[in-house]
Amino acid sequence: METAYSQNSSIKTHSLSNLWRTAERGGYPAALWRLPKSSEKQLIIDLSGEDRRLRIDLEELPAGFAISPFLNPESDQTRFLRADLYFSFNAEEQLISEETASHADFWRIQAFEDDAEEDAEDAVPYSPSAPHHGPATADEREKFEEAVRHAVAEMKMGAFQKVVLSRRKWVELPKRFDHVAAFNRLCDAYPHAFVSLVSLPESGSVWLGATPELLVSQDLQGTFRTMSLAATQSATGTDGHAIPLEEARWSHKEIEEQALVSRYVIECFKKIRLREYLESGPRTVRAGNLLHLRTDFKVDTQAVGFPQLATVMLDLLHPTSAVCGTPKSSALRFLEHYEAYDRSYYSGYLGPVNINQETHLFVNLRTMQIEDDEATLFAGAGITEDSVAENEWMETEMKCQTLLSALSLS
Ligand SMILES: C=C(O[C@@H]1C=C(C(=O)O)C=C[C@H]1O)C(=O)O
Repeated sequence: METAYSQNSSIKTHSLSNLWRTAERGGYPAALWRLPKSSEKQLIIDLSGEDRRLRIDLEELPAGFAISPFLNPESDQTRFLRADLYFSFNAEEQLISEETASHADFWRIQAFEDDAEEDAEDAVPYSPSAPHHGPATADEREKFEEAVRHAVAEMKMGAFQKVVLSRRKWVELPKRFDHVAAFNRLCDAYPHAFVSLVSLPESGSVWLGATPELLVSQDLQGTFRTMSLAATQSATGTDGHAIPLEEARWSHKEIEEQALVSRYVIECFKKIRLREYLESGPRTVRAGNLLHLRTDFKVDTQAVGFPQLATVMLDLLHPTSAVCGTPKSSALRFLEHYEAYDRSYYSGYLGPVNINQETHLFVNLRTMQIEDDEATLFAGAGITEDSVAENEWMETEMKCQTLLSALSLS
């Protein structure tokens, strides 16, 4: 479904930071994002006051932004932010376009405008004092490595083939950490990532991330895309120089780990008897301080007469073998027992839905949850029977560095 918009000139004068601050202070859910290889920054604000959890049906939903938790077994727990207000900015943060959904409540728009007016006069400068973060305790590291060893032992007995184990890392943020400034720094540091900032007042948290992994997208031409992304190594060699992509070498374990994800994607296509997909890769790609192996999949949904493909594939794909494991049910059981914490939105998916008639949903990786002055970072590593526990821990440390170094928090 398309959302009807009308122009509204009175909100125009506010800056991106001002709009964001008004949304956060006023408790309006909001999402700000920048698509890979684009310079456009897009912002939506939900004025409805409703905490919508639903199943994504791209044919039905109005324009908005979706964020799904990792655990979403019936696919009906996806948090949906409606785009009552939509703003788009260029790289210099000049407003390119600004729209108000026709269903948005007039009085709520007025109230938001009044708040924005007040906030503009009350801007608080960013104070970049040093952050604190303790090193991970030996206990956390031991617990993670122990879980890896259990996984390896179970896989050697044939219980499953792959499981993605994750952990958290806590960082104290500088006082008055400026969320939009941090978002902008991630945009500059990672031009190929999907960078996003999502404010969820109902949980008192803000999610900030720069993910390299697309889950599903459907563009204006009807092209559906997904990818299999797995296997990780540092993008810099021991001499400190960037490794040229064509010189990256991958072990048998890493090639197999990524192949499992590709097979999983192909199995999903098989379930719906779709053979007309184009597959390219695997190839080495850079994601900030890391290299991964990636295979791209593409379908012309118009040519195959399957306009609802993205909706169907979203249900089938999530959670993929890149964030959960193979087979899915055994991996989930293992995670429940050995990971034993709530991943919340980490390794779920997020992105714009039906914005300018396009949908781009990404896997929520290289991400942190901000609550007041504390950030929780999340990182996982794909474990196969050839995994070495210490190396997997180091991999999660490197994944945390993607955000920490770009935000000068390490
Ligand atoms: C699970 C994460 O990343 C995923 C796991 C990877 C791996 O196991 O090598 C690589 C890329 C992602 O698909 C993460 O970043 O937290």
